[in-house]
Amino acid sequence: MEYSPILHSLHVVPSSHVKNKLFVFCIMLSLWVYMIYCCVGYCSTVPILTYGPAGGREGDAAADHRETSLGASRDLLNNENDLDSRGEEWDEMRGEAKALDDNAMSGSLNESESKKLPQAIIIGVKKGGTRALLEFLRLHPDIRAVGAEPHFFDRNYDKGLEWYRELMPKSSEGQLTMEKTPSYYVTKEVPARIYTMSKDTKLIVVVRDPVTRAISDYTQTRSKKPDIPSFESLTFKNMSAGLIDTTWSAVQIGMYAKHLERWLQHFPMEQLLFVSGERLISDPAGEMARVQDFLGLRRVVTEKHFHFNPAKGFPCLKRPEGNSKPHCLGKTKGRTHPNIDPQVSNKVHNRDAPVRSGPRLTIEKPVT
Ligand SMILES: Nc1ncnc2c1ncn2[C@@H]1O[C@H](COP(=O)(O)OS(=O)(=O)O)[C@@H](OP(=O)(O)O)[C@H]1O
Repeated sequence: MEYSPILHSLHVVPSSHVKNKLFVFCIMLSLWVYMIYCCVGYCSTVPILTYGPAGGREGDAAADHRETSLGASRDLLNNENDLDSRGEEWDEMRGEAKALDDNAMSGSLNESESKKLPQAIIIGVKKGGTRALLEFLRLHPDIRAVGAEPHFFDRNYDKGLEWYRELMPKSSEGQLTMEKTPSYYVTKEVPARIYTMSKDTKLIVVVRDPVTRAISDYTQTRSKKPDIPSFESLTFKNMSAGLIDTTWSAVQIGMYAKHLERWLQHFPMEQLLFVSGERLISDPAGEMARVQDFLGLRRVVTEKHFHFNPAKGFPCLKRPEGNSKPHCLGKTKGRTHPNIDPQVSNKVHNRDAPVRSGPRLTIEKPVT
């Protein structure tokens, strides 16, 4: 038994019981004090935005606008390097992170901005150079693009247009909203669905030599599953007869003209722009001039924004002003391809009738 001054006039109780009660009492008291403290607004962890006339909000928006998306792109490219090591899902994850950035940023920006459905979409093709093109376009102040691949028109269509719109970054009146999902170009249902959203949607396709594209696709798969069969054995049903397995997706995707037929059932050719994946590497500024013209934008992204990195073998992005280090796409872009017997490549290049019978798609050779 112990003496308790508080309970002196009442009882004499076992000390452990008193201690327990005191402990509970103290906790409740602390909680009450904390709640009162919160009620008067001192415990908020969220910064409170200043909306006053001299406050930073409009200023911040203007600053963001001046910065255009270069700053965001720089971060994005850094993220890309970080996330690269996580494998090919990287693209979407990095994009999602960026999308969140965009949304979060725009949430604290100009209230005249709103989320809009894209007016232009990079619809393909996988491994064509779609990420590079999107990142190049994001340098343009009149473009707001979602970094993630939304896969709305192929995988998420049942979620509805409002879901899709929500994914987009906020944009102001003069800005174009864009996204890229390379699988759209080869997915049967997509042309009609995009047409239903807006028949005026501008469509961009980055194409690349179909055999190199197939090898790139194969290289990506092999990076995740090193035990897959050789490129040659996947390509041919019967190698000596030169019979190609056109059901293999790596081959299928490269049958550009066949897929184009479906798009032309809904859109006029003028609404599609074919960008050369090769020229995007050898002459990014020239190819970007074509893209900006097609989108009806000022030619803001020019040679000043590119720096060819000989070690990487690709153009990287740089700020025209200042001496900051150029930012390159991550390791999953520009992988080393396996050596493929030139005879095999030739056989695939000269492949079968279905491609030949479709509309011809001529991609000019890069000017050297
Ligand atoms: N500037 C720059 N930096 C790095 N890589 C570049 C660049 N421009 C085009 N490319 C080529 O882009 C190829 C990847 O294409 P995608 O971005 O369309 O791939 S994906 O479908 O999104 O996975 C990628 O293919 P691989 O070389 O086979 O990795 C690159 O050749």
